[in-house]
Amino acid sequence: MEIKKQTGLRGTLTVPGDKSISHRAVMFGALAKGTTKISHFLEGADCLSTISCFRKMGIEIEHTKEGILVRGKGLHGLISPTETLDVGNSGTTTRLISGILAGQDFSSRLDGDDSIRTRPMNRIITPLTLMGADITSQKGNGCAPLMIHGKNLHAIHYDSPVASAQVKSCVLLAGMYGDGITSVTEPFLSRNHTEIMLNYFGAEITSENTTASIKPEPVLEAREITVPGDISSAAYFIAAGLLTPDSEILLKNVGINPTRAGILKICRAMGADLTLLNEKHDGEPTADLLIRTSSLKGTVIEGADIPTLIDEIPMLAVMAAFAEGTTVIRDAQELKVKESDRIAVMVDNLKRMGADIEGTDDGMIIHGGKPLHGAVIDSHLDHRIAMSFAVAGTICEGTMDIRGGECVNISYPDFYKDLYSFV
Ligand SMILES: O=C(O)C1=C[C@@H](OP(=O)(O)O)[C@@H](O)[C@H](O)C1
Ligand SMILES: C=C(OP(=O)(O)O)C(=O)O
Repeated sequence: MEIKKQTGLRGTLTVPGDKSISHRAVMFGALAKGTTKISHFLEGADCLSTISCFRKMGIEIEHTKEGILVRGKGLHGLISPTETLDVGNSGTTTRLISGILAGQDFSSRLDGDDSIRTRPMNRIITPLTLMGADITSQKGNGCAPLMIHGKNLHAIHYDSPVASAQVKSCVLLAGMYGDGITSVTEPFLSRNHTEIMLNYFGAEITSENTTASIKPEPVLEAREITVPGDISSAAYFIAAGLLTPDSEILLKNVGINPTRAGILKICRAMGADLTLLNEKHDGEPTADLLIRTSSLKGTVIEGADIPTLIDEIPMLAVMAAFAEGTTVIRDAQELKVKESDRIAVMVDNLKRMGADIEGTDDGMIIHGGKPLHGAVIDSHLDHRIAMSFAVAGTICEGTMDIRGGECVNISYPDFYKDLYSFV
């Protein structure tokens, strides 16, 4: 995929639906009674993996012009799959569905692509086993393929060592099949889409600081869901608008849930001209984002902010390379266990562009403002790496050649079309 420099980005864009929320809408819709309608669903490969898994467990899911219809069968309505559930490239599918499968009265096997087979699953195997689940990594390496034999589960309180919404959600979903109140405490608050949406479907979930608790055996009722625009996808256009001279971009209806919107805070700290318009605070909060060209300066990204922007760090690292001064990213060791090792891959690729960057154990140090040029970039088939360097390619001199650039289909199938949609 070859990317060339652009100037003067002007226009309006509606980014695709939020990936985290789209996954959850299908999963919870499948476990609810009645037909759930999901509009602005993300038709990316990861969310299609979630659909395919639930279809294999007897759930009818229909794509219509108005959105996705999920004909749910209730908490105990799934049927035993006759083949392996293919989770594709999706960590969210793997970890959330495992929580559901642990409490079923059937066995199932989960497997996915080469990347998913390297993602750590002990982080869910440990708490699920404490709940009485029978879940094993078939190769004994703590990764997929996973074999799950459904069991009666016990309620637990789990002190999670990582701030991970996938771990938290896995335990809360298993907790629906438990024998009492299940709760999870995490070191920092991670995205709370599961808590918000399960409550909307009728579950009783309470949240206090970094602890979320769920009552077992909720009766989930079908709902209508409009998925907000994905702030993780908006991130690429926020960066493009800020860094491309003479730009003004309006991004419509983007999710700004505070547990997800850390990029907005960091952009402001970097000196971004970014205005929120038309804010709505009903369920998942949304706003239109108005972005104008800005001169950016370095900042520090750390601590409780990290889970609120974890998937945006590749894009923020590129922004930091274009900004004046030094940016320090720390407490972000989770980047090493995403679709690629996002610390190593960002450092390698930014160096190829001429950036002054060093990797650390838990982040990166970037001395911005060096002249950057196009390069051959290895995406490692990681969608966030491909999109971050595509944006970099629209700003720097020379041609950017992104190897494996088609992997954007994981979370943003029309990404390149949208990137070239501004005149
Ligand atoms: O719950 C979710 O939908 C997600 C949680 C995050 O992962 P972790 O839970 O591993 O931090 C994030 O990186 C991922 O893209 C989606
Ligand atoms: C890490 C990501 O997704 P997942 O964990 O669902 O594969 C991501 O989309 O950046």
